[in-house]
Amino acid sequence: MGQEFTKTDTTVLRKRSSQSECSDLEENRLKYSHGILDYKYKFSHPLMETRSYSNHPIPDRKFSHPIFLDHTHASSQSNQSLLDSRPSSSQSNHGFLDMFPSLSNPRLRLVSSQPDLHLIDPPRKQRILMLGLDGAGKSTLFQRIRETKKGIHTKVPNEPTIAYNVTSLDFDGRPCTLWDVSGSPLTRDLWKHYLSGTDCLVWVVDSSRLCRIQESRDLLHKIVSNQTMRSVPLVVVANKQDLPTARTLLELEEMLQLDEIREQGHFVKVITTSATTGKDTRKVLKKCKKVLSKSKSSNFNSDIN
Ligand SMILES: Nc1nc2c(ncn2[C@@H]2O[C@H](COP(=O)(O)OP(=O)(O)OP(=O)(O)O)[C@@H](O)[C@H]2O)c(=O)[nH]1
Ligand SMILES: [Mg+2]
Repeated sequence: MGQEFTKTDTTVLRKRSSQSECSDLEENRLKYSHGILDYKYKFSHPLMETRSYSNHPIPDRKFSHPIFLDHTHASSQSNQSLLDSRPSSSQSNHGFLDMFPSLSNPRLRLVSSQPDLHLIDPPRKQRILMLGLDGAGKSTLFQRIRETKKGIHTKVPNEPTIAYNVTSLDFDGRPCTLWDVSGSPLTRDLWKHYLSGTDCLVWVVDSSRLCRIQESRDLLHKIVSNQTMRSVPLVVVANKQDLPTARTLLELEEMLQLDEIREQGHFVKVITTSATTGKDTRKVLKKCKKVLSKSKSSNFNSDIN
């Protein structure tokens, strides 16, 4: 017998969500029929989200981040506790099941623990992930790429990204998603959730701020040595070249120790840009295409795990 979740379920969830400062919880529609789960949850998980998301003005400027759900973890805790306390597998759905008692149905749980990620993010879509320190110019670059590819002219937001922006692009006839993720120290622990299924990493660096290069280098090395990112090609964008203190491409190559990354089996390209003036921003996707074609082991067809 089919069963819809009641309004109360949703209300409780919304209430709990707001209590735990998790923002932008959308429609939660869970239903099952004939004993087979047919459910959609539109939490803002990086593998599930398809819309541009960030830079909504948040009145009190408090950090806020969407709930992350995966097949082992469903909870309405605040994002910090999500990071700190992954529940054991026996307790993994505890909070979630409290909110949705109907999910105690064992058949439902069996299916819900194995969501078919291919339905959510089809594997044939290429995925370009843009990361880097806060203020490096990722969102400015993201907007530039977006307006070039889609002809959308929007004002580039001058404020830090709260969570992420994502857009779908036609990448040489192939569908592609471009992700721009907040580089704030508050959200970097969440980067790991965006890595899976990445075909190309774009690392944006503020070339003008020598004092932050080391921090950028350490994080870049940490990301590329993550098992999920094995052999994923890398495009380093040396941004803010319009500023007088900007370092040259060669200097940055050395400072970021890119040779070490190449030795680990990553195909690496570096490009200088100025996202505010738009200089050479068109070349970023071209570089991505180049590294993807040269990289032997692109994740393009690999499963998301
Ligand atoms: N001069 C100059 N300023 C830039 C350039 N690119 C970005 N900026 C400025 O740098 C600031 C930060 O840019 P964002 O694009 O928001 O940086 P971000 O990397 O997205 O930062 P987070 O969202 O916090 O991770 C903004 O004031 C931009 O206008 C550039 O090429 N040259
Ligand atoms: Mg940003």
